[in-house]
Amino acid sequence: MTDASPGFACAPGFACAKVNLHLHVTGRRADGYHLLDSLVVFPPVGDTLSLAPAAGLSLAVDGPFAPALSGEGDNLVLRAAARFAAHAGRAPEAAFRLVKTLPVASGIGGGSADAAAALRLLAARWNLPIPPDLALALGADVPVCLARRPVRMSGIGEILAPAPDLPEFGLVLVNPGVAVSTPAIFRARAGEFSPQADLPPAWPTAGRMAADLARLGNDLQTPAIALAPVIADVLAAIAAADSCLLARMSGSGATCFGLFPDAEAARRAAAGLARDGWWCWGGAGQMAPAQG
Ligand SMILES: C[C@@](CO)(OP(=O)(O)O)[C@H](O)COP(=O)(O)OP(=O)(O)OC[C@H]1O[C@@H](n2ccc(N)nc2=O)[C@H](O)[C@@H]1O
Ligand SMILES: Nc1ncnc2c1ncn2[C@@H]1O[C@H](COP(=O)(O)OP(=O)(O)O)[C@@H](O)[C@H]1O
Repeated sequence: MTDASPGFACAPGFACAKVNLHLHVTGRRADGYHLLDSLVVFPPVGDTLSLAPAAGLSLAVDGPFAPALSGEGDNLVLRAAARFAAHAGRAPEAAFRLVKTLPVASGIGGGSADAAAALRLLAARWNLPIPPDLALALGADVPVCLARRPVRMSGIGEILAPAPDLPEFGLVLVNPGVAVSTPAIFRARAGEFSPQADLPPAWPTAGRMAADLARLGNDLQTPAIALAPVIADVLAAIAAADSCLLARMSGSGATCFGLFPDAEAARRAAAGLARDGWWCWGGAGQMAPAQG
């Protein structure tokens, strides 16, 4: 699988993967939602959403993970479009086409990224701002997926602060083909809450970044392994890859990531990790900045 080109990666319909480099559960609200602290990055791999004028609202899905969404009557793209149209007082007239490249229910925010892409496409067409509350109501990960740049995320996902300046680094993503339910993983989490992480303003190298991140964790990883033990195999395989600096699960799983010194090392590692039923990708840790 190839990286999205820099120009394409900045297109409003590009719904790139979200990776939680650390994920601390710091508390729980009265409504059951959890307070989080996470450093989130967006590598150049993702779904692509496009939009054509139409009389009604529709969605056609293709791509390698389209079958996983075939029974999905309430796709997040349609939900996002319907809610934005209602908010804007417009008819939801749009024929969406989604190329589903990211595994579904996998801890890298594919559905949230698709919803964010739908909002961006409609905002551009209608020349309207996207209301932050509308984004959050679609899912706790939708605000960060709208941002699509490295950020420090807190609250339940709605508070976005600048990330440390990041060095060049590579990422490998591996999903073992097991869908994991986010609410089930939060319910299975046990133990104390974690503190907010202490992060420096910048990391000079991928090695220093990995060393600091290694002192943090993903509080959902242990409950996810209990529900899907294959995640431990994925983590061991990534950690054993040549020049891997850190292996950890993203979000509520089951996708795990490896941190590498650069994109080339990550690509090599991803090629070596391929197994039947495993989705593997390797490349740059973050998208190239917008050009021009
Ligand atoms: C865990 C994270 C970390 O980035 O990633 P994913 O595993 O989804 O990729 C996100 O917070 C997931 O965001 P998202 O998947 O949009 O969550 P939502 O649809 O809003 O919520 C699904 C369910 O997850 C739980 N939930 C979600 C977010 C949060 N801060 N606290 C929670 O307790 C709640 O049980 C909620 O009913
Ligand atoms: N466009 C979409 N892509 C992925 N999942 C979707 C989509 N629309 C609705 N969903 C639902 O959202 C759930 C969460 O999917 P996803 O965002 O891929 O995972 P995660 O929240 O673990 O990162 C899925 O179980 C699926 O039922």
